[in-house]
Amino acid sequence: MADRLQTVFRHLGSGRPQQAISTIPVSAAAYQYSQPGCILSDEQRRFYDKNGFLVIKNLVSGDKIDKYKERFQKVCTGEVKIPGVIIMRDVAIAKSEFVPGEHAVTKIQDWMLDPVLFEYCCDPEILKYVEAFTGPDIAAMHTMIINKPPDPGLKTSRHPMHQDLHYFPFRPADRIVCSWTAMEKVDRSNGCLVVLPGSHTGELKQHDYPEWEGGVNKMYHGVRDYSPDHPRVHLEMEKGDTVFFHPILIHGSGMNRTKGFRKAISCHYASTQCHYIDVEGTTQENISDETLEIARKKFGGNIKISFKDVWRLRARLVKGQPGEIAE
Ligand SMILES: CCCCCCCCCCCCCCCCCCCC(=O)SCCNC(=O)CCNC(=O)[C@H](O)C(C)(C)COP(=O)(O)OP(=O)(O)OC[C@H]1O[C@@H](n2cnc3c(N)ncnc32)[C@H](O)[C@@H]1OP(=O)(O)O
Ligand SMILES: Nc1ncnc2c1ncn2[C@@H]1O[C@H](COP(=O)(O)OP(=O)(O)OP(=O)(O)O)[C@@H](O)[C@H]1O
Ligand SMILES: O=C(O)CCC(=O)C(=O)O
Ligand SMILES: [Fe+2]
Ligand SMILES: [Mg+2]
Repeated sequence: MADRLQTVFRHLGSGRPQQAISTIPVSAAAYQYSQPGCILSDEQRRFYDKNGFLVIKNLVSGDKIDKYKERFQKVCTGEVKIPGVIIMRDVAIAKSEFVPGEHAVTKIQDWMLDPVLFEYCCDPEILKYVEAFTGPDIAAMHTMIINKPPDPGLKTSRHPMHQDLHYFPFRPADRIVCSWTAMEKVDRSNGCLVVLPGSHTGELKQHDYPEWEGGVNKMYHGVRDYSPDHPRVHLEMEKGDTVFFHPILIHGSGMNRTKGFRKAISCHYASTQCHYIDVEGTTQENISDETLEIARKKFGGNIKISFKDVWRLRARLVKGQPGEIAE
């Protein structure tokens, strides 16, 4: 459809589709991946449709980020305790000596019950962009602060190329989006995000642990086959810059060659009108099994819980009406 319209515009001799769109009543289906009437300009909608991501510069203020950073440090030292939070250490650090505070921590997840950090997920500046992808009824599904450590020399600080949808038992994919905000300058030296533009138009692929000699962090599955010739874009970002990306976009991050801990805060959102799916017999069965194993370790072997339940329990409504995936 989009291609056909582009052809029409070329015939009209405009050469600038956004002008043509404002003067001709083009159907809303011109863009597949964002909502009609949303905050995005035509140029931004076209960019996201084509590439599967969109960077908004300076979206989150330095003050807010400093507040989240301070809170993160208190969670790492144990001064602040959040019910249900997962504090994860880098596999290489976890298997070596004891390291105190945030220097041992590679990420904290599931902090939706912390009022300070959860302000990030409810930030209206972020939600107005999220709504462009999910529509008006929005649930926060997954929360993370990633504290990529200086690489201990084993390349374990890398995050293999993956599609976030691999972890999600809900659909449709086009109504899910990740918001990822740099908490400081991120570039190639400290392991910025790397994306394969346009890969969001493909299928969800088989994921497994990569065969990395130095070890791989728990649940860091990677796409088994992606074309090494596909163009890569390194997303170098300043503090407060935020990237929104599609859950089928193939992305990862390189190793951190600096002495600092590279920090980012993120939330995955979905429309509450999404529905849960059964992943049995699909490529997602491996991550479902692994997740349930962790849940049983946490809550005891006898707990009867499904992959959907794990997600349903963590989902939080942030705007609009509740629905099947978040009440
Ligand atoms: C309401 C129900 C909640 C139920 C819990 C369900 C949680 C899982 C949901 C996950 C969903 C993920 C969704 C992601 C969506 C977006 C896409 C994101 C892509 C990713 O980020 S994938 C990575 C996500 N990773 C995780 O979620 C891992 C979660 N981490 C943990 O569960 C624990 O931190 C871990 C790794 C099990 C360690 O447990 P912990 O108790 O903290 O550590 P111990 O010191 O006791 O060590 C135990 C054992 O584990 C080894 N270990 C430690 N750290 C790591 C590591 N980073 N990687 C690998 N192995 C690790 C440690 O050495 C010990 O091993 P032994 O052999 O010595 O026993
Ligand atoms: N040999 C590899 N096998 C699988 N994935 C890799 C490999 N090397 C890098 N990656 C993944 O590709 C992504 C980006 O890699 P990239 O090459 O940008 O990072 P890097 O090798 O750490 O640093 P550099 O920017 O210097 O190349 C990361 O997700 C990383 O985990
Ligand atoms: O911040 C990073 O290194 C990437 C994190 C990521 O892609 C994820 O956790 O899904
Ligand atoms: Fe990811
Ligand atoms: Mg490289």
